[in-house]
Amino acid sequence: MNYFPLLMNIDYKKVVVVGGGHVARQKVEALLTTKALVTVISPEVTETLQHYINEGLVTWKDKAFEPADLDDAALIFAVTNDEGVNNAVEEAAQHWQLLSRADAKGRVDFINPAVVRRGDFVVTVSTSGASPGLTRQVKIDLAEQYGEHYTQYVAFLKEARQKILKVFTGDLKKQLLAELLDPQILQWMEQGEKQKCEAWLEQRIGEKR
Ligand SMILES: C[C@@]1(CC(=O)O)C2=NC(=C\c3[nH]c(c(CCC(=O)O)c3CC(=O)O)Cc3[nH]c(c(CC(=O)O)c3CCC(=O)O)/C=C3\N/C(=C\2)[C@@H](CCC(=O)O)[C@]3(C)CC(=O)O)/[C@H]1CCC(=O)O
Ligand SMILES: NC(=O)c1ccc[n+]([C@@H]2O[C@H](COP(=O)([O-])OP(=O)(O)OC[C@H]3O[C@@H](n4cnc5c(N)ncnc54)[C@H](O)[C@@H]3O)[C@@H](O)[C@H]2O)c1
Repeated sequence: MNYFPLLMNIDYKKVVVVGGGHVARQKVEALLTTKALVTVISPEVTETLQHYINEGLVTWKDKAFEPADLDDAALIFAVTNDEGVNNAVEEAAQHWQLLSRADAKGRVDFINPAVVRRGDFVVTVSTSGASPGLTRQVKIDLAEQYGEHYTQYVAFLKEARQKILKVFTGDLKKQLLAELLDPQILQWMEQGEKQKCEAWLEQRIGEKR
């Protein structure tokens, strides 16, 4: 299957997770990085999910699944350990609601990639469902390759790019945007020398103005 990769804005959209086990926890944790309105439907939940519920981060309906639980949901995760229940969720999902099944059976509107998140910098990995284990392995490699300093690095690139776009046009703009990706800047960021990056930018902007 050739899935279409995209990054979705799901802030303030209703998301329903049917099931309260370990896979539900994984999906909920991914959702908690957004402002989606998440409801978990399950007669029992893991300790970690209970903690998110207590914190008010997630709504819990302490019950077995019923079709009305899907009302107004934009995204649906069928992640119970019971194929019959996952089938019932699929049956109840309207065609406009996007459905993901953790058992990878039946209707699959989307699957979940592994994610390495460093602020605005996001790397996603998938094997299109072929080998979730390999997906996880590659994610671990990428997390090492793109360390925590990428959060600051990409924040700096964003700010610098905005400054450049305000002041320059045409070839000068192109040239400065390309220079911004000089490996020296990444290295300074990795060494915690943010001031050097900022000084470099001010100097380059001053020279070209
Ligand atoms: C990426 C990640 C994100 C997430 O879960 O949100 C994710 N699986 C992760 C890990 C993982 N999952 C499994 C193992 C054990 C090793 C193994 O079985 O190989 C490990 C590894 C581990 O945990 O170490 C078991 C498993 N997974 C699926 C089935 C059903 C089946 O294939 O039949 C079974 C068998 C269940 C059983 O035995 O009954 C199905 C799916 N899992 C997907 C995503 C989608 C395709 C991803 C892709 O394109 O590769 C898809 C199709 C649907 C979906 O869930 O969206 C997350 C990364 C964790 C991380 O980030 O560290
Ligand atoms: N996609 C993945 O990454 C991945 C990984 C491992 C397993 N799986 C699949 O996901 C399934 C769930 O795995 P798990 O480890 O979370 O299982 P689990 O046993 O920890 O949790 C299952 C949950 O389903 C809930 N449930 C059962 N019947 C229900 C109903 N009628 N209504 C609402 N909730 C109900 C239970 O209360 C429980 O919270 C597995 O059976 C397997 O098919 C997927």
